[in-house]
Amino acid sequence: MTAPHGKDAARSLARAVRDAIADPAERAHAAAAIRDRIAALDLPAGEVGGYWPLGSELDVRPALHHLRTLGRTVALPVSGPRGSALVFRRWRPEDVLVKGRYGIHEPDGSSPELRPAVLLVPLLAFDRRGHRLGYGAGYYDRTLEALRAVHPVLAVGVAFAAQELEAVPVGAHDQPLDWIVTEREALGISTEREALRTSRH
Ligand SMILES: Nc1nc2c(c(=O)[nH]1)N(C=O)[C@@H](CNc1ccc(C(=O)N[C@@H](CCC(=O)O)C(=O)O)cc1)CN2
Ligand SMILES: Nc1ncnc2c1ncn2[C@@H]1O[C@H](COP(=O)(O)OP(=O)(O)OP(=O)(O)O)[C@@H](O)[C@H]1O
Repeated sequence: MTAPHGKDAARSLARAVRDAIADPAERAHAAAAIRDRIAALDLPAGEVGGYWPLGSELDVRPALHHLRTLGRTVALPVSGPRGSALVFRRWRPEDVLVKGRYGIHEPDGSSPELRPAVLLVPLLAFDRRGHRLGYGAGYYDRTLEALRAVHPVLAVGVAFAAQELEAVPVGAHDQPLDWIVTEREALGISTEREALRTSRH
């Protein structure tokens, strides 16, 4: 993809690219690859915040199930009003989810609130410097900022390889990602944003 100017233009292009990945076998293959690549990362101890797939997003549910078999506690985001940070509540496979603010499945209020040390962040687009584009509501930037004010959080962006742009427009509030995981690679983002290291399996 060539990077269009402006975040909104980049968003609509990225959305179209993601929607175009329609083959269920290709999607299932990507979900399994993401599961394996996340399992191979040296994740810090603590709870893992995932997400429940929306529309054409990459499905991280196989990864979440696998993390549970590794003994991890998994949480899902609950969206509050625009302008707020996401709240994470514990998710277990047997839990019944409710539809939240944007029609996204979320744990109900009886599920305990957690503060994840690892966050899987759904990406609309990304570039190799680690910049990301979300839906534009700023939820993940606010959430990472709030969580990181308390303890370190490893942010792992998740996307199809096709969602890569040459350069994603940068915003003042953008919180850095530590890794970007696609079905093709796990891309480590250095804090200095200089040396990039790529692990391919
Ligand atoms: N699966 C998933 N869960 C997630 C996110 C995400 O990106 N993916 N979020 C990441 O932030 C939060 C929800 N954020 C959202 C922010 C804006 C809109 C939004 O503007 N929706 C449009 C309609 C979008 C469409 O369906 O085309 C709207 O409501 O008008 C939706 C979700 C928390 N949970
Ligand atoms: N920590 C923050 N404090 C105040 N405003 C913020 C913060 N983070 C983001 N914003 C604001 O939220 C809006 C959306 O931000 P941005 O365009 O970076 O969204 P995004 O990264 O695409 O979305 P998301 O983080 O939800 O995935 C912008 O107007 C931005 O200024």
